Amino acid sequence: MKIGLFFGSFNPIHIGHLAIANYMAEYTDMEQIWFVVSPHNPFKSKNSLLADYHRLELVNRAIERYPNLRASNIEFGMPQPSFTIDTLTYLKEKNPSHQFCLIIGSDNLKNFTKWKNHELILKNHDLFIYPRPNFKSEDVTLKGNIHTVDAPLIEISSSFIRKAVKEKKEVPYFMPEKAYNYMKEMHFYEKL
Ligand SMILES: Nc1ncnc2c1ncn2[C@@H]1O[C@H](COP(=O)(O)OP(=O)(O)OP(=O)(O)O)[C@@H](O)[C@H]1O
Ligand SMILES: O=C(O)c1ccc[n+]([C@@H]2O[C@H](COP(=O)([O-])O)[C@@H](O)[C@H]2O)c1
Repeated sequence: MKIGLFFGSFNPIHIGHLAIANYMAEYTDMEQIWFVVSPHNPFKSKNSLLADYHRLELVNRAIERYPNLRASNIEFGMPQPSFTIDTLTYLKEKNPSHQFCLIIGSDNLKNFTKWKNHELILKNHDLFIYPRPNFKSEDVTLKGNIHTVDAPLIEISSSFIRKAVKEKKEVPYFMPEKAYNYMKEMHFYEKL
């Protein structure tokens, strides 16, 4: 089976993430999209990062309605920070019959050549890039099977949601309803 791996901090998951996964599932030949919740992006500080299992729970609640979307906690038991090549190698070992592609937003392109063993990632996996406002894909020249999708831009980020919550704003339409309700119920991000 062809599976799109959507790695991320998901701190918290927002409707932009869902729209990207939805687009990839409908407009490419990926049969499933797996949200891989990363305990710790090597390039980000852990400040304001909610516990792994809370972020995973938010993802699980967000994708409940969609059968071709899955959440993965595979990186929880792996060394941190979370290097994508190590997870890809492990996933391939565990699922030899699946073909794994990588999905990223175009903001991640800028530093992609600094990712651990990025050439190996590109040698073994197709890379699908979802455009993000203010992050052009054209300037980057990577070698491999790179697919820049021509999809609607979405100007939403997890930082926006964290900031809104801290400022006591109500932003229910920026997250899937069940994930938003859980975030509010648990008082996530109010003091982070
Ligand atoms: N609005 C968006 N458009 C395109 N790609 C996005 C968008 N939001 C997130 N992504 C992509 O989704 C993946 C996971 O992103 P992440 O969980 O860090 O969300 P974020 O909104 O970028 O978070 P933060 O604001 O905390 O940096 C990354 O590959 C990122 O590039
Ligand atoms: O492997 C690397 O060197 C590497 C460097 C930077 C980011 N990543 C991964 O990229 C994913 C996207 O991160 P984020 O925080 O933008 O959601 C997340 O799974 C990180 O672990 C991976």
